[in-house]
Amino acid sequence: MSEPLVPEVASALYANAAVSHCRLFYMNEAQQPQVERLQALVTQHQLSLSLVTELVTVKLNQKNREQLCVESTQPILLLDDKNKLSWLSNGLSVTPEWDKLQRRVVSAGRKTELLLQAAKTTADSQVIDATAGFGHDSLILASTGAQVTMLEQQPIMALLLLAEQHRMSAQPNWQKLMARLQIINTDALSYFDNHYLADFQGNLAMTKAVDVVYLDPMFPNDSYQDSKTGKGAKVGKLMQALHHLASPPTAAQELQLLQSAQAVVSAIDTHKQQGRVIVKRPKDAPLFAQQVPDESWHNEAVRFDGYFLSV
Ligand SMILES: C[S@@+](CC[C@H](N)C(=O)[O-])C[C@H]1O[C@@H](n2cnc3c(N)ncnc32)[C@H](O)[C@@H]1O
Repeated sequence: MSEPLVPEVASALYANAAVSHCRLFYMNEAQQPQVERLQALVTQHQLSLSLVTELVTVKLNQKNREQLCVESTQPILLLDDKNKLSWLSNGLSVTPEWDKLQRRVVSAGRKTELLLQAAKTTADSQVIDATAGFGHDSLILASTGAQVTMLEQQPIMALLLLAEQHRMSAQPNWQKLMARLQIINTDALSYFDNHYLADFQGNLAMTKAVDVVYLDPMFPNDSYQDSKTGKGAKVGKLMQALHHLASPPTAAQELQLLQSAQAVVSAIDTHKQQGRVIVKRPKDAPLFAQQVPDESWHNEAVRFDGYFLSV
């Protein structure tokens, strides 16, 4: 692209070599407070990102966006004129867009949401969504009144989630739901180890009981297809983008994830029902970690496999 962008501030300098530089484009000077707010989220949540902010002086049409992605060696984030943060992946801008889920969240119940049939969350439930992604399933889980801890390993995704939570918290009808979500940028296995499994040997009293661990790991694109017909649901734009950031777990990682999740829900006496681990799969995908679930629920596209732990 010729000269549409004016590099402005390079900020949030980190000595840590693991920090990724990420370009943050914004549209006008009046957005400085929002840009600063994003920088503050990065610092507050110790995201391993360094945001290099740039004021965009031209309209970013689709062609420009594609070209930018081809030319840039660093990931690009866009703060649009409505202060919605998105990530530019291969020219596509992807963002959690929780407001688009409003109708679904309001009417969510066990009749309408297969996930809720499987997870059986109530207003008292403590849930860990160990693979938060764009947070859509977390919102459905939290719609029941449950507290949801959202774990996301990719710092860019975590920033998108945190920015979306901040943006949506400004809307009065979303505030209660937003307050039930806790977003943490971490690998789920390390989180389980540090907060549950390590404590299991020492200090159980410090650890919060968990009723449900939810896993929706990445799976290969072709797992969406019927193994016999080769037909199946198309991978959506959001998942396509995620495939550039995250990979499906190996067989060994699948087993580790499932076993750790099961250990977390059984680590402490849950007060009400059985603890359960729910795993989302494409409808015809092989079993996660080759483990047979206690119960499954499916529709034409997806399957939820439930692994129950009696207390
Ligand atoms: C298929 S997406 C989840 C989509 C999500 N259920 C939603 O509703 O948007 C999987 C996400 O889990 C994250 N992830 C995969 N393995 C993880 C792990 N071990 N710990 C934390 N996050 C993980 C990936 O980075 C990706 O964002």
